[in-house]
Amino acid sequence: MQLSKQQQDAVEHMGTPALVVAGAGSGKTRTLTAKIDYLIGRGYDPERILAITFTNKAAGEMKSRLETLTGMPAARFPWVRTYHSACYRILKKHCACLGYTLPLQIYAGYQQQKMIRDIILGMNFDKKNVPAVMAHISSAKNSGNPLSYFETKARVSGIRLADVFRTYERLLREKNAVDFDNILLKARDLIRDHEPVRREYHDLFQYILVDEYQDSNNLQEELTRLLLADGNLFCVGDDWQAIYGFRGSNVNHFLSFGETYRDGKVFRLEQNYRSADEIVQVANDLIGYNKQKMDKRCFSEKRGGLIELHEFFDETQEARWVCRKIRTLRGMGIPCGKMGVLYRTKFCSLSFEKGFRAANIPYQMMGSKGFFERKEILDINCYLIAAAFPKDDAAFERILNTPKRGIGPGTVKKIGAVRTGDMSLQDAVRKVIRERVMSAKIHTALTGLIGHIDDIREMSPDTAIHAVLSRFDYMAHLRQYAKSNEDYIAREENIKQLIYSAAQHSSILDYLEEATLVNEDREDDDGDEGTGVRLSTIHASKGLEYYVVFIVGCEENLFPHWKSLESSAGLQEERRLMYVAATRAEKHLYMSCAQYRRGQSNPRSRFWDEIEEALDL
Ligand SMILES: Nc1ncnc2c1ncn2[C@@H]1O[C@H](COP(=O)(O)OP(=O)(O)OP(=O)(O)O)[C@@H](O)[C@H]1O
Repeated sequence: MQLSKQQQDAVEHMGTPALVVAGAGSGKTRTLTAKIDYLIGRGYDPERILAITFTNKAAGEMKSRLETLTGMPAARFPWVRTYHSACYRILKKHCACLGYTLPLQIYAGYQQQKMIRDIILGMNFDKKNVPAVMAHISSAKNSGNPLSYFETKARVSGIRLADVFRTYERLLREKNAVDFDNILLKARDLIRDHEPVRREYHDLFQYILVDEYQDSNNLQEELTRLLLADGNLFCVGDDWQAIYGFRGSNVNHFLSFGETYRDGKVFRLEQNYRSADEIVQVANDLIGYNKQKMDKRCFSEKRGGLIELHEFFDETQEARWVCRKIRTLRGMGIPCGKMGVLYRTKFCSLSFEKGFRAANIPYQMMGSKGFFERKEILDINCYLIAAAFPKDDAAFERILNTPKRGIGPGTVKKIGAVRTGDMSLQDAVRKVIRERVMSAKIHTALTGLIGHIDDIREMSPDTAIHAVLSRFDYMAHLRQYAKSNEDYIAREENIKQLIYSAAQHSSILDYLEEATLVNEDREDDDGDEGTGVRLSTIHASKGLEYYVVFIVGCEENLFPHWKSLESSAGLQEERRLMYVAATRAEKHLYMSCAQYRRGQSNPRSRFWDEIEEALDL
């Protein structure tokens, strides 16, 4: 496939920073990989090119495209990574500068949540505040300056955020651990405050490329600038598709690229290779209602797009109609896997799941619980974490009585009581074993557990997992836990997959590092090989395409979401979300709304009216 003239111009531009303002379906990933190939052709070293992707999955896909394009193995592109993965690599190498030692542990959501919960309970507040406090601490870190963030947002339900933050940071430090946000924050401190480190990366990176640039947050933008030694910067993105403002992304970096990089050049990719022009024009008109945006005139040479709007009494009728339409489309030879049902919030999926089951339509849910957050995977990984990181209390507490070995909350409390200073729970268990202060039954259970943990420490990760399964009779525990035989089989499949991916690593530390970083791909799907209709939130559908798209639940308060109605920025982000949804469609776009959903009545979405206007209905 030839690059278009616009793509080629962007690829061949050298000497100053470049921003590629790319419309939906305009081939931005293609352009980015072509740029790397072009650089290599001009003598740049692939091992010295930093290419930032938005997810780990996207990094993997980019590497395999590069393999095809350049004929070089993926291992020659060690710096095609997410910000988190690149920064963790830098942080590990220089962790002594910040007072950390190796191995430096990453605390994922599970451990973080447990720590914050304990802190909040310790301050005598309700644990229902944990999610809100966690979200604020995360936003504070991603702003680049947590303390000034807490000056504007000081409390949640009476809890002083700065107090939780300080205790949490102290505990992380004691555990020699960082959470996801700290990976960026500490890497920023390191590169900003340690001149020799900064120089090392200025010398190393010959070129920096950033994909999905519209979704960078302040900290990521600062990191890019700190790592950049000269004008060799190539950013690609679409401000019309910026949909992560709610978690700290700041589209203004994209919009003010020309001011930040005075000698920067902006390229536009306006041809959409995915959707029919009828859909592209409607989407253009819709985004025209947003004030804050770069100008683009997107178009397509494909014709024959179909756009329809349908209103129903309630969500059941809406789902029935979608089922009937899907049947008709299947009858026309369009496979289910090429159809997507997209919605603003997760709860909307329920009526469709029910409808699809009743109508025998195969479907797949996307953006469901991440692989590494599933019970069986977390259980097994916590054994490996306990072996590799004895200070991790959250992981150790989880496995103390999973599978059940008679160690209830009372015993855990007793064990906790022998702790002194910053002694970990695992060390406390070792202490009670040495001092023989527990009943014979518990003493034996604890001795067995610690013995096995010590054994697996030096094993390869897949051997360690096999050991956990057999020594603790884990599958019997899982059989009891599973809700049905199908549920058990699905979990068993997950464990097989886990063993397979663990076998790709030689040490438990390497394996855990990848598992934790991959866990970051929160919105990612895990079913793109299947054949069913995709049921997905719009966020999780980003970057994907379907021949037929149904955007359901187009009602005020739901889409745009009521939480976003307070500010113009929030509303504009909702409109961009509608733009993302519409531009997933190649040929058919159906929008629907229900007068009553969950028994509540809401008027039609304002986006509906805007699209109706564009269609001149
Ligand atoms: N020069 C080209 N000629 C023909 N087809 C192209 C060209 N460039 C890209 N395409 C095709 O256009 C489609 C969209 O490309 P891609 O997925 O890279 O777009 P994108 O810009 O990342 O889209 P979005 O942002 O909407 O997710 C792909 O099927 C790709 O193969």
